[in-house]
Amino acid sequence: MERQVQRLRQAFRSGRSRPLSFRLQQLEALRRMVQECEKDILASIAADLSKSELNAYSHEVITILGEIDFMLENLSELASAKPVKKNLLTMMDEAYVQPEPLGVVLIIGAWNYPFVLIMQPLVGAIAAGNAVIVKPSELSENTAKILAKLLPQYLDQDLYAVVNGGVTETTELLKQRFDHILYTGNTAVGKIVMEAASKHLTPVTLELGGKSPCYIDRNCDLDVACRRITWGKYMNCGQTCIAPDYILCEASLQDQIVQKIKDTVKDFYGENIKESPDYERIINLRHFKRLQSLLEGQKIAFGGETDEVTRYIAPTILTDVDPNSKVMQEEIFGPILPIVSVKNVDEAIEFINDREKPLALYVFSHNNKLIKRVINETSSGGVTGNDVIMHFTVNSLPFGGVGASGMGAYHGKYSFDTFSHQRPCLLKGLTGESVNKLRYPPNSQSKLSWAKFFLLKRLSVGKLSMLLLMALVVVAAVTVKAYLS
Ligand SMILES: NC(=O)c1ccc[n+]([C@@H]2O[C@H](COP(=O)([O-])OP(=O)(O)OC[C@H]3O[C@@H](n4cnc5c(N)ncnc54)[C@H](O)[C@@H]3O)[C@@H](O)[C@H]2O)c1
Ligand SMILES: CCCCCCCCCCCCCCCCCC=O
Repeated sequence: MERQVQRLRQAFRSGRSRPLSFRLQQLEALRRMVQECEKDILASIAADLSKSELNAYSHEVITILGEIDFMLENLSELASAKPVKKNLLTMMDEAYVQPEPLGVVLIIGAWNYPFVLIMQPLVGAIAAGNAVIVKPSELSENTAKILAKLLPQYLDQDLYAVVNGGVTETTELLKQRFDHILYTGNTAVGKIVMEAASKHLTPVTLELGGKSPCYIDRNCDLDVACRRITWGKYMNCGQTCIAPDYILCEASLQDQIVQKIKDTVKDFYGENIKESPDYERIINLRHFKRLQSLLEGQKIAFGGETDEVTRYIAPTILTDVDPNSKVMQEEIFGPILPIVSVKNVDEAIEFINDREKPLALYVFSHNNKLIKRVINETSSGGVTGNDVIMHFTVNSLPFGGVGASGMGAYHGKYSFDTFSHQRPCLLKGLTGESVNKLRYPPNSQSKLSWAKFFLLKRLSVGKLSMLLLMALVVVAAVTVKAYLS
């Protein structure tokens, strides 16, 4: 492991990853990989998550092609030096922020969107000019294998590497010194990653999870709300970090919501859900059993059927759920949707604020003011109003958590920034010593007054022009006076 990281570091130090032409070429190679090997990639994702290839394409491949195109179109602007405002003392100098690559970065992915969660940060890290090691999840082993096979065929092998394996390999990897780590996965491992990173003072981006609430207001089109919630909750069999975890609503809405979600499930997946190509399975037996245990003692208003052999769990709704029950204590990450009654929006806000900050928050209402109020009075990684999941698809929005749901963000420009250092640069000439004398010892009261004038005076362009005009008038007056005398 140590040698592998050293090899990448050496390649990074050679400077090869820095020129924009090289980064663009690597991103184009990545796009070619996705296009030329589409069949193998889709088959791997499909095998890992019992997913149709059509869904594998729309859940994962579209996002990556979009992200690569974004970077190809915007890289030269993102990587360019950005001039900044100057003060009176540096008026004649050049001041700018120059994004620079961080060095060797580590990307650790999770199994639930095994292609996106490795590839999307990888696009950002390459665009920013880094060397990269990716560590796909061992639980999505087919996608892990295809990434290890394909990435070295298309990318520079000295700068980009894939390490596969489980806890042992990741633990070994985390002993090495990296310049940034982006980890996606559960909070407990997030803490392990952060602790390991702290030994080298390595900055981290932690893309974690949590329970994302979904408040449905009485003043709402329930048909539309329930259709959108059904889509986002049962997609990938509920194994989506930003799936609506539970519904908060007034007790009087509960039965209508159950009926409408039931009807939508039938529309989406047909009478026999097990036969639907659009309904996935639980990743492994451990998660299957965990989810089964969340059903114990609950009022199942819909669904609840399970089949251990195929790890099938039906789309399920739980009603009158006690906030203290087990299903409300941990992220569900499966197709179980609890409904918790609240008296009104005030109680919903209090309920959300009493818990850890979620990764996503959803509010459904015709009343835009109510949606804005919920946003203003709570905190979460991201928000979608009147829909679910969709903020993930807008790559001009940063994607990430806050508090227990994570730190840092990526996607589009934010990926580029995450994997870059914003380097402040000030370039001065070697003239101007008469002004510089003001800061050289010995100090004096009058030097201090001048320093205050140069550094603290807030001069707008208008005021500055006026000052220059006045100076010109004084110079002109002195010149005329000298000429006349
Ligand atoms: N914020 C996001 O973008 C996002 C996306 C997907 C999943 N998630 C969250 O991830 C969680 C599900 O993922 P998971 O954690 O089950 O995925 P996982 O089991 O695939 O683990 C994630 C990564 O951590 C590594 N890992 C596991 N144990 C480790 C250890 N002891 N030391 C070092 N590395 C270790 C794994 O090898 C894997 O690469 C959910 O909470 C979900 O909400 C978040
Ligand atoms: C008009 C047809 C448009 C079809 C677009 C389909 C959009 C599908 C969006 C799927 C998004 C997947 C979310 C992935 C989240 C991954 C992170 C958390 O686990």
